[in-house]
Amino acid sequence: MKTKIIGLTGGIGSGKSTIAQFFANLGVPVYIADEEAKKILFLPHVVPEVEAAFGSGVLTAGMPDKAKIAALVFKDPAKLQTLNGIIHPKVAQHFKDWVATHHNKPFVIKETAILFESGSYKDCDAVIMVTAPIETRIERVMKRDNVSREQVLERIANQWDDQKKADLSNYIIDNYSLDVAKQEVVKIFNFLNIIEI
Ligand SMILES: CC(C)(COP(=O)(O)OP(=O)(O)OC[C@H]1O[C@@H](n2cnc3c(N)ncnc32)[C@H](O)[C@@H]1O)[C@@H](O)C(=O)NCCC(=O)NCCS
Ligand SMILES: Nc1ncnc2c1ncn2[C@@H]1O[C@H](COP(=O)(O)OP(=O)(O)OP(=O)(O)O)[C@@H](O)[C@H]1O
Repeated sequence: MKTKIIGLTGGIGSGKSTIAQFFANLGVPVYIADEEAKKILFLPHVVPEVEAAFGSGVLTAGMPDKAKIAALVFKDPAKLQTLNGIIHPKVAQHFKDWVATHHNKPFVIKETAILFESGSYKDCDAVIMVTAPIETRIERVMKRDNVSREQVLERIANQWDDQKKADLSNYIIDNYSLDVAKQEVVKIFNFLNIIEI
């Protein structure tokens, strides 16, 4: 049987990583695209591409500086598109190779905030979306990352709104109570193990 690819998405601070961890605890292989993207950003052959695109001002001690890059790209959609153009194809190839290493599993999860925005939802067999009220999301991220409201809003401005994502999703997890969300994860896990998509 083909390993199903299940996208797990939701706007910044919705709780995707928290929900992804619940699936991982059930033995599901989880690919965390944010983490892999950042590893790729630091690869020796990628650093010169980043410098050529944005200048040496985004480097600190010769290596990409995430805060400097974030300050530049989330204010400027053209620059974000340039960064996405450097990183996303490499993440896509890396993900493909990773899936091949899990061919014995009924399904794997790809966690990314920008599953729809990047178009990678088209390669998924089903999509789970995590939601939470926008104010809750802003407060969670401000607290988690010690950043300003404006910095969170800049990232939100570069993401689709929840309604647009919900319209294209197969399952929606309302992440307010962690206990309720965990129960939803178990239900979806059981379902994905038995259905043919
Ligand atoms: C700009 C970078 C260096 C900032 O790093 P930082 O550690 O501050 O943020 P991190 O990568 O952990 O992302 C945190 C959240 O920001 C938002 N975000 C990140 N990248 C993007 C993007 N390209 N478009 C919209 N939102 C984004 C997401 O909600 C994400 O979950 C980094 O986000 C990056 O390299 N982004 C481009 C690659 C990418 O798209 N990564 C996301 C999934 S592939
Ligand atoms: N139901 C919840 N109740 C309270 N806090 C929560 C809940 N879910 C997640 N959190 C907390 O909110 C913060 C954001 O959650 P998480 O990191 O899982 O979000 P995310 O969607 O992966 O964010 P990002 O898009 O930035 O990667 C974390 O500090 C997490 O511990």
